Amino acid sequence: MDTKTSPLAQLNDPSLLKTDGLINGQWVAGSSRFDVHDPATGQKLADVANLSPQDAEAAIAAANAAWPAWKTKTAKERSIILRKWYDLLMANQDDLGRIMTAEQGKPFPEAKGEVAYGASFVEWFAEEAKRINGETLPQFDNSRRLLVLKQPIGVCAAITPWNFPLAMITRKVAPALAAGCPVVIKPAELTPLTALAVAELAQRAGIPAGVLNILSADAANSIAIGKVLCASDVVRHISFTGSTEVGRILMAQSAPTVKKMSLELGGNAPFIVFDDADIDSAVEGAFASKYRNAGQTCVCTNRFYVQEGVYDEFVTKFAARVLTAKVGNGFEAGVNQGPLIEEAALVKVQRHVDDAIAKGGQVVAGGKRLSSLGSGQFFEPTVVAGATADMLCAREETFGPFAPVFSFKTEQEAIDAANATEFGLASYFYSRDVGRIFRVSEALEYGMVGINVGILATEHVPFGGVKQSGLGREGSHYGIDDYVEIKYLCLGDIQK
Ligand SMILES: NC(=O)C1=CN([C@@H]2O[C@H](COP(=O)(O)OP(=O)(O)OC[C@H]3O[C@@H](n4cnc5c(N)ncnc54)[C@H](OP(=O)(O)O)[C@@H]3O)[C@@H](O)[C@H]2O)C=CC1
Ligand SMILES: O=C(O)CCCC(=O)O
Repeated sequence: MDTKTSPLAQLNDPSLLKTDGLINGQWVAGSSRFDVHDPATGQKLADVANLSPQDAEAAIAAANAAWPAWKTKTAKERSIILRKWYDLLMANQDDLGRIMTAEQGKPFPEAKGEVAYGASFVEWFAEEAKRINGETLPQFDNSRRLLVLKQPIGVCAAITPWNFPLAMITRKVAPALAAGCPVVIKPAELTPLTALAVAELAQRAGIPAGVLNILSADAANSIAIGKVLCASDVVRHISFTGSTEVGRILMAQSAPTVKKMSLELGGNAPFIVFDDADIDSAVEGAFASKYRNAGQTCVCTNRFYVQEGVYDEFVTKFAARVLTAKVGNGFEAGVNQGPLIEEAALVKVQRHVDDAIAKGGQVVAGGKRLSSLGSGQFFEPTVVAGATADMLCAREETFGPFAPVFSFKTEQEAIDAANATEFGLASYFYSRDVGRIFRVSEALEYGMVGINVGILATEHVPFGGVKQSGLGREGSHYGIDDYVEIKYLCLGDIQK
């Protein structure tokens, strides 16, 4: 790291910059290292421990050894530790945000927002730890009593993506810890520094050695570590956020050990604007939903469907709104769109835009790479009108700042187009008609529906998808379900 120019030179607490993995409470340097870069400048930020499959075995063993003591703490004891972790995350919001912007690229205010969002899962599950209630059931014979216990599932693994380097960890790890499970985390190669700083704060909060382990690794070692986590009989649950393709691999690899899985995979979110919508509100919602994190969010809108009667008005107002966006280094004041995570992401966005243009789409904003901003991976916020179903963007997740706008005539046509995908994570629509609101909400084959809003996630709602967008729900009181096993007790002879 160049200590003069690196954004990480300005941390209030430089000891949060951890570059080794964490196994059994010890920082582990690994036998090789990999570099982490700033996507806004290309500058090297740090070299990080490239942990191996053998390290993964050690982390699993450490977690398993730490499990008995962790699960026998009272719920309140675990809750107090989690609450302390939450307080430390919030007390270090600036530094965590700075590390995140440096390695991930999202604007600094948005990064600090993610710190608060990520910390909110720790706060929420610190409370939920105390509400993992069992049940008594009516007996079928008066000499018996029937009970249901909820017990921690065991060692859990969390494999997390680069787009939310903090929140995707806490959304998985906090319910696991609350339920009494130890965890092994495998963060993304591109954003390990945020994850390691979060682990350092977990240590400071008093999470015992072995209860939270973190395996930083490059892409090749990540694949090898993934195989170890899936093959292990000790690991009883894997939670993954990332591409559908990798989700399928992890599921297949986990079949021999019949693991429980929580999968939060790709989306292809539709955003429908009906004739009766408040168009100004729809434009704001569309902007927030599409360009948050430069479009690199699984719940970001991928396809806009606008009814004929308001199509021209929506496109004109939306393009004007998009042209107000300021693109640049996330540390620069006023910037609301940072760089894309890597060159391959730019190539994918350009491929989708070029394909749309070749098939008759009209560019009304943006359309190309922003090379005026130096070596960073910046793409203009883009809107293309006249989108059609044969375009790549109709079926593939772009994961970037490109908004194709399709038109439709009838409500049924919009519903059919929205559902014509193997994905089913988030969907959005704008309407002021109460009957339509219920009809369309019920007809959309999605795990989440935003009505007259463009952003819908928070810690106490169930986040997750249907179809090939995944399994399970994260956050909310449902979010703990995957981390407990249900045990039925049938107690007889009670009359004796
Ligand atoms: N649902 C979502 O939120 C996300 C969706 N995506 C989608 O996926 C596309 C590709 O992004 P990408 O980052 O490559 O997503 P991946 O699904 O490849 O990566 C997500 C996580 O899984 C790890 N991983 C990758 N392959 C394996 C494997 N075989 N075994 C175990 N772990 C593995 C990655 O490690 P490493 O980083 O070290 O390779 C990372 O930690 C994006 O363009 C987007 O469309 C991406 C991120 C999040
Ligand atoms: O892209 C993702 O998988 C993270 C979801 C962000 C959110 O919780 O809104």
